[in-house]
Amino acid sequence: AAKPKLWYFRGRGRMESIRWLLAAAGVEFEEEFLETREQYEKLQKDGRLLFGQVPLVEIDGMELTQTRAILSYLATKYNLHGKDPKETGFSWIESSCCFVRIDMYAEDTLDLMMMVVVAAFKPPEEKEESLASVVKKAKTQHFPVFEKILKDHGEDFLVGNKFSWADIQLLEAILMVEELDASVLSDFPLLKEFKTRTNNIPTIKKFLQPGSQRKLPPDNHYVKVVRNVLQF
Ligand SMILES: CCCCC[C@H]1O[C@@H](O)C[C@@H]1SC[C@H](NC(=O)CC[C@H](N)C(=O)O)C(=O)NCC(=O)O
Repeated sequence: AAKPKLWYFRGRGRMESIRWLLAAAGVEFEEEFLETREQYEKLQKDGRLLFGQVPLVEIDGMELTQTRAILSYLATKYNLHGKDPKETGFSWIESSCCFVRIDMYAEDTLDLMMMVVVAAFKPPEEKEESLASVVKKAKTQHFPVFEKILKDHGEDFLVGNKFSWADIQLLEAILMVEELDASVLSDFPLLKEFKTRTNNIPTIKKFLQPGSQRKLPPDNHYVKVVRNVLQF
């Protein structure tokens, strides 16, 4: 089958969590980078952006947009969306306890990361304030919940003791916030252990090596290109 093809800017933005999920699943993917307004207008003219927006992912003969929908499709396709009812013999509703929790946790880490994505486009002083607020929210609102989840069930992974989309995205969010404040996990021993464990999963370890398709934090060039392409 053809490799999935990702259409986005050469930066993290909303596409980075999709790159993480594919990489963690060991799935090779291609990328088309939007550098000019013409590229974006051609995608629109060719009717490939349902709502006029990217991320766009070409996969299984479909042209998918909407980040969360894409992530959910990929998580299911690559068996990262909880225990398969066929595996467990549970009914759909019994196993829904798992994948809806995966969705909840993934939604939360995506909200946290989107604050960082949007901050890149703010003027310097506002940006600093926003990023400080991200660290504070991570420490007081988001990470304490995940620490408690790990504490309460004492398992290696967030849901059903099976590696899932939620684990991948929690690691991505931890690393992203650590880029802002390296001591952010100092009060979260279980998250520290979780980070070490998941960092060492072979496919993730490979994605964290230099030369992988993981993107760098947003810089002025990235912001300039996005503003130019989207004309905002
Ligand atoms: C102030 C924040 C600006 C962020 C702008 C973009 O840069 C990225 O880092 C984040 C976004 S991504 C680009 C943006 N896409 C979205 O907003 C997608 C939202 C959608 N719900 C999704 O989840 O995929 C875009 O195509 N806009 C064109 C336009 O709506 O007409």
